[in-house]
Amino acid sequence: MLFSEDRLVRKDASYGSIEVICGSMFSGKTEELIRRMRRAQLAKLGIEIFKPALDTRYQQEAIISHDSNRIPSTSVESSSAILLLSSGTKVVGIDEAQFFDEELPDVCNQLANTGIRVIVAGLDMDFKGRPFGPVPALMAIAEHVTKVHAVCVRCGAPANYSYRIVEEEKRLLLGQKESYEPRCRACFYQGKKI
Ligand SMILES: Nc1ncnc2c1ncn2[C@@H]1O[C@H](COP(=O)(O)OP(=O)(O)O)[C@@H](O)[C@H]1O
Ligand SMILES: Cc1cn([C@H]2C[C@H](O)[C@@H](COP(=O)(O)O)O2)c(=O)[nH]c1=O
Ligand SMILES: [Zn+2]
Repeated sequence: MLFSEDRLVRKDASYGSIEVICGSMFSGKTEELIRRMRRAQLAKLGIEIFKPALDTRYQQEAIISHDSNRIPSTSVESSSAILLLSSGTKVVGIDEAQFFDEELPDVCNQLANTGIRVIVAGLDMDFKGRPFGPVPALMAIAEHVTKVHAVCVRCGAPANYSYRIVEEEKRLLLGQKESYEPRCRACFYQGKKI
């Protein structure tokens, strides 16, 4: 079921809210973020979208989905910059949240407490199936959490893991299909044993 903005009706407009879109790679996080941000634009609300500067996969000034869907964004070095750049904005979008520092939940709370709707997309687990960066903490403080699923490339079941298919142990490894496969639980853990 699609996330519906109808759930966002608020009694106190001086407070905003936090939404988290999480899941594995290829699960549609960026597309869902773009969809929600475009609807906010259509409603003529001021929007800003941020991503971490270290994500150099695509252009610095846009977030781009695996299907080449895109929307302009600003790259920032740290979560504190988001606070500085969000004044006068009604809806703030943040992509690749897993790469931000541990201050991101506090930054999102501060934005939401000044009336901003904050929509955050990111990986909930790394390639080892461990909680990733500030995303689990954001899920805890969010009003709405949407977990999206890719299709397991091995068996076609819903996939919630990002399986790394190249030999690299460090956590940060930017990449797409040449380095990762979305897999279901069974295919992820069977793959790990081989
Ligand atoms: N195995 C897969 N399962 C689901 N979507 C896939 C898969 N492989 C490629 N895709 C494509 O990826 C798109 C989602 O891309 P994107 O929103 O960038 O995902 P995410 O941000 O979660 O990595 C899908 O609409 C689909 O076209
Ligand atoms: C699992 C995992 C992923 N990454 C990197 C790989 C990609 O550059 C991004 C995820 O992008 P997407 O929009 O969700 O497809 O994260 C990583 O560095 N480490 C990992 O464990
Ligand atoms: Zn599978």
